[in-house]
Amino acid sequence: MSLLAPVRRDRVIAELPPCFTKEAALHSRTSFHPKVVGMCQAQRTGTVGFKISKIIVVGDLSVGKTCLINRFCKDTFDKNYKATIGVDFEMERFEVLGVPFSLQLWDTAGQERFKCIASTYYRGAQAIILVFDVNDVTSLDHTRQWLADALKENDPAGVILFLVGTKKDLSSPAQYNLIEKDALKVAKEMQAEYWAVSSLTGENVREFFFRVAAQTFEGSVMAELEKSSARRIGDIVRIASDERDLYLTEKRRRAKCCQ
Ligand SMILES: Nc1nc2c(ncn2[C@@H]2O[C@H](COP(=O)(O)OP(=O)(O)OP(=O)(O)O)[C@@H](O)[C@H]2O)c(=O)[nH]1
Ligand SMILES: [Mg+2]
Repeated sequence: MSLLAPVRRDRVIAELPPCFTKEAALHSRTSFHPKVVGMCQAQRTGTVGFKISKIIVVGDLSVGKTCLINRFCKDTFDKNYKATIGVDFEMERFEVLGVPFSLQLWDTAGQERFKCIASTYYRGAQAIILVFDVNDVTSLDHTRQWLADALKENDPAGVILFLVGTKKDLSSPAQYNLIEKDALKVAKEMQAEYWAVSSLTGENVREFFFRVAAQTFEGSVMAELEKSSARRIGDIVRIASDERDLYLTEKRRRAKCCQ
C-alpha cells in the first residue's frame, strides 16, 4: 500500500512530449523508445518507480532559475528578486507510461559568494538544466563554465543536458531570433536540448518540465534495462565458470582414480 497521495492528474505523461526545436533536441524520435514502452507494459521497470531523480538547475545570478521552478511547481511568479542562498529544492511527482516517477529539482545560487555551498550539491544529478537570460548574451556564454563545474561532480556520459533561455517575454522577436542562433550553437556544442521560456507568462514552462521528466524517465528505464542485461550476462559467465570448475573437478577426479 502506498502512503503517498496519488499523482496529480496534470502530472500524467502518456506520450513523449515534443521538443522545442528539432535543431537542438536530444533525439528526433516523436514517441518513447519502444524498449521503454515494452518494459513499462511488462511492468519490468525495476526500481525506477521508487527512485527520486535529481535534477540540478544552474546559471548566472538573476537569470530566473528560482522563478522557473516556482512557475512549474507552485504556479507563482515573483517580480522581486530574492537571491537564492546556497540551494533549495522542490519535489515533483509524475506518472510516466503508468509508472510513478519523482523529480527532485535543485535550485542553486548563481551569486559567486554562494557558489561553493551550491556546488557541493551537484553530485548524483541525472539531468543538468543550464539557465541563461535570452536578453543577456554574457549569461549564455557563462553556461559553458556552469556546465564544466557541474560535470566535475558528475559522470558526463550519464547526465542529460538542457539549455534554457528565460525571460522570453522581455525580448522582441527580432532580438530573440538573434540570440537563438547563438544559443543553438552552444546547445549543439554541449549536446544539450534547447528551450526558451517565460516564467512571467508561463510560456513553454510546463512543456519544458514535461520533457525533462520524460527524458529522465527514459534514461532511468534504459539504465535499468542495461543493469538487468548485465546481470544476465553475469549469470552466463558465472554458469560458464561453474561448468569449468566442474570439468576441472571431474578431470582431477579421473586423474586421481588413474593414479
Ligand atoms: N520578465 C521576466 N522576469 C523574470 C522572468 N524570470 C525571472 N524574472 C525576474 O528576474 C529576477 C531574478 O529571478 P530569480 O528567479 O530570482 O533568479 P535566479 O536565477 O534564481 O537568481 P539567483 O538565485 O541569485 O541565482 C526576478 O526579479 C524575477 O522576477 C521572466 O520569465 N520574465
Ligand atoms: Mg534563485
